[in-house]
Amino acid sequence: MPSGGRRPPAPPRRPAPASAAGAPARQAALALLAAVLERRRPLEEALDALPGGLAPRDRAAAHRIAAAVLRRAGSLDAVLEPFLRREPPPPVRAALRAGAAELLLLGTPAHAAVAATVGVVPRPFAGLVNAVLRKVAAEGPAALEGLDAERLDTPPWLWSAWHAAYGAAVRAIARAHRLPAPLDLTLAPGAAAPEGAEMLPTGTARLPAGTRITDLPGFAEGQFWAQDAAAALPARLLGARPGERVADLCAAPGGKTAQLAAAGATVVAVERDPRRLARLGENLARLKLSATLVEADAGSWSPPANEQFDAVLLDAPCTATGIIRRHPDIPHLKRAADVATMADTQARLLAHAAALLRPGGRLVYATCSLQPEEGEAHLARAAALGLRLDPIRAEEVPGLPEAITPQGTLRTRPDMWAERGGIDGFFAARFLRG
Ligand SMILES: C[S@@+](CC[C@H](N)C(=O)[O-])C[C@H]1O[C@@H](n2cnc3c(N)ncnc32)[C@H](O)[C@@H]1O
Repeated sequence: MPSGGRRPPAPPRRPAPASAAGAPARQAALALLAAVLERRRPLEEALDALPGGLAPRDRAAAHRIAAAVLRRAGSLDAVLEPFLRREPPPPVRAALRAGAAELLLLGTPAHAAVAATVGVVPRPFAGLVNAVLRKVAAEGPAALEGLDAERLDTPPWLWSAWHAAYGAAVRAIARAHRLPAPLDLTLAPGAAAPEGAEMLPTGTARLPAGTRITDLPGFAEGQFWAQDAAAALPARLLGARPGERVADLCAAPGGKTAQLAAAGATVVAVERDPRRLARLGENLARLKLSATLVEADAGSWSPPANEQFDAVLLDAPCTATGIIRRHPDIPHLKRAADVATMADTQARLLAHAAALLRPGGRLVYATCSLQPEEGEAHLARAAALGLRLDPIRAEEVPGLPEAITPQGTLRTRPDMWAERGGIDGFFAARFLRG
């Protein structure tokens, strides 16, 4: 299909409304919120920890409710504020937020949202929750309209940092975080896009948010893998060629490993976390691609015989503030101090990655963070390591000239491609070893 073309739209796959789910879904939503907000556990980990017997429909509804609360917690609290005389205990606050999210954001009919939420709070609070949510149902929509939602739903430290880095675009970035992201797919070589997909100019196939990848024909056969359009760019920019030896550092769950292997390179994928490495192996098996998998710290790993590579991809661990659309728990889990900690780790990994390259070899450094400390700030360190910036040209990233910086690095933001459904925030820079 020509780049930028569109297939006839398939009937939209709409998730069942939360109102169709029962008490187990609401209880599970509160368990997810407690895990993220009280114990600071990642939402995905909390989802994995839900009871195995929970019906898929209830699990999906719980996820939807929890995600809506996490995206809009500041706005929901502002709507609830006038109706609360004192701070309720955390589980009751969570239930009020979840009920308000159902009423104001998820379209659950008022009687169902109120009754279901009252049913999952401790009995002494049933009256309070009933009264407050009835008021939210009546007055909440107008109250929500009048709020400065972008600011309320963004932690102040992130707002200040993005304002310093991107100026007025901070508001559009915050707005992009309000909605779930589409499902983006990288296609295996020669594979056709699933029906209804929009082909983006960079080659990614895009389907509506809420589409379940495992439901798509071709999934089991390894025709594609999930990868945001921005996440697909760093491996393309590395330009791995058949037969080249490529090290993929910090590799799991393996979206970029798959791209490099599909390009015909001989790939060594290095990942520290054994469970994530196992997932990478499963993903490659489904895609019928192969790579050498190594469980190691990429900051100290030495390849056999101290081999040097034609190309290295370092997709470094980061604060992940560029992927809040897909992971709305991130603003609740990260703190300002994490940025410097991650930047130190990235500097250590970058120094080691540079040493793995043969003279003249290529290195792409990438992070899914919007914080300049985890992106642009590494350019000076790379120069000190003997890495020469190899500027990225606009034609390498079709349809996204605004993502190429004057220095020739890539900086995508979630407010870019707004009319197409947005794009994750990534930084990437390409270097040559002198
Ligand atoms: C941004 S994710 C990588 C995503 C992956 N490149 C992809 O495209 O699917 C970062 C990964 O780095 C791993 N990691 C973090 N620190 C590491 C280290 N020192 N050595 C190796 N892997 C590390 C994490 O476990 C995580 O899987």
